[in-house]
Amino acid sequence: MDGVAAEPLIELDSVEKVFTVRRRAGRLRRTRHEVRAVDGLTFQVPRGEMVGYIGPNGAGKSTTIKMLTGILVPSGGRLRVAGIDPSRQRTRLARRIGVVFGQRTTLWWDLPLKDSYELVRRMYRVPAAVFRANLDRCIELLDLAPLLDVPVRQLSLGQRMRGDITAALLHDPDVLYLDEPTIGLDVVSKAKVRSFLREINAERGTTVLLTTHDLTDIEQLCRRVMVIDHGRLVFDGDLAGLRAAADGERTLVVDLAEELPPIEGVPGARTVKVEGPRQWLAFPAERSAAPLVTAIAARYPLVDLAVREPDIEALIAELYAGGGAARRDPGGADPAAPDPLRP
Ligand SMILES: Nc1ncnc2c1ncn2[C@@H]1O[C@H](COP(=O)(O)OP(=O)(O)OP(=O)(O)O)[C@@H](O)[C@H]1O
Repeated sequence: MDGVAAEPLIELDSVEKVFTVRRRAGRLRRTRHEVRAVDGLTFQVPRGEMVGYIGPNGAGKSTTIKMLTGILVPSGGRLRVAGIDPSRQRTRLARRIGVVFGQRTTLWWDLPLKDSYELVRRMYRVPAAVFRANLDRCIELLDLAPLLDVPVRQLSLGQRMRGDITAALLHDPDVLYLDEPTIGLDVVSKAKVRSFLREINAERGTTVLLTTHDLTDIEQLCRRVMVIDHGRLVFDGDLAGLRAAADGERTLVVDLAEELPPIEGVPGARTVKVEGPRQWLAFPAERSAAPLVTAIAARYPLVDLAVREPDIEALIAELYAGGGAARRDPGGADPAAPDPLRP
C-alpha cells in the first residue's frame, strides 16, 4: 500500500443539494419551492471500508451518490472522492470509481457480455494484463463463464447484475458505489453477489458505498452503517450501535415442557406471545439474557431456548420516525464528524 492509505477516500463536509421546483398554485400561478434533498452532510469513508448507506424513500441517498459521481453539483459544502472534486473533474474521477445501479444496466443490451467488457476495456484504456486478471477473477467468483457469449438482453436479472458488477470493476476502481445491488434477485443470486463483494473488498481493499433496502445486505456486508433521513445523517456507527440507538429489544424464546399460562415475575422481561408450550419474552437489547434464563429455569420446566436480536427493520423504522435516541455510535468509524443527531 502507498502512503495515502490512511487518507479518507470519500470526504463530505457540510454538503448540501437544493433543488428548485415549480408547483401550481391556482390556475395560472406557479410558485417556486426549494427541496433540500441533502442538508449539511458531513462524513468520511476511509480506504477499504464497506459502508451501508440507508434511509427511507426520498431521504437523499441517490442525490448523494449522484454528487459523489459528479452527475450533480452540490449547492454548498465540500466534497472529495480520492482527492478529486467530482463535478469539476468527472472524467478523471471516472477512472477511480465504479457504479452499479440495480435497476438499470450499464451494459450494451444487444451485445454478448464479453463484447460489453471489451468496450469497457477500450473506454477506460485498461491495460490488457489488468483487464484479463480482473475479468478472470470475476468470472471465477461470479460463475460468469457460461454467460460470456449470451447477449445482455437474454440474461436473467441475477445474471445481469453479476455482469454489471464485473463491468464496474474491470478498470480497478478505488471506490464502488452500489445502488440496490440485490434488488429483485433470488436467494442464490443474492448470496453469490454478497460473497463476491466480501471477497473483492478483502482482496483489493475496494471501498464500497452500498445503498439498499435489503437490510440483510447490511448485516452480512457492512460493519458500518449510515442512516440518512431528510438529507441529514441520523446515525453513523455499527449495527450493534444502531440497535442501541433505536432502544431495541431482544427476544428470549423459550420452549417449556408443557403448555402453561404466560410466564410472570421475571424482572426486566415481559411475555409478549404464547403459542402452545413456546413463549416469547422481550427484554432490553443491552441486557444479558443469562439472568432471565436462570430465573425462568428455576420456576418453569424449560426444555429449550433461543435469543433473537431485534428486528433491524423495526429499529430503522423507529429511527426514521424519530422514536429512537438517534445518535452517532461512540464506536463509529469517523471521529472527525460532528454529532449527526437531528434536533
Ligand atoms: N432533479 C430533482 N428535482 C427536484 N427534486 C428532486 C430531484 N431529485 C431528487 N429530488 C428530491 O430530493 C429528495 C431526495 O431524493 P433522492 O432521490 O435523493 O432520495 P432517495 O433517498 O434516493 O430515495 P429512494 O430510496 O426512493 O431512491 C426527494 O424529495 C426528491 O423528490
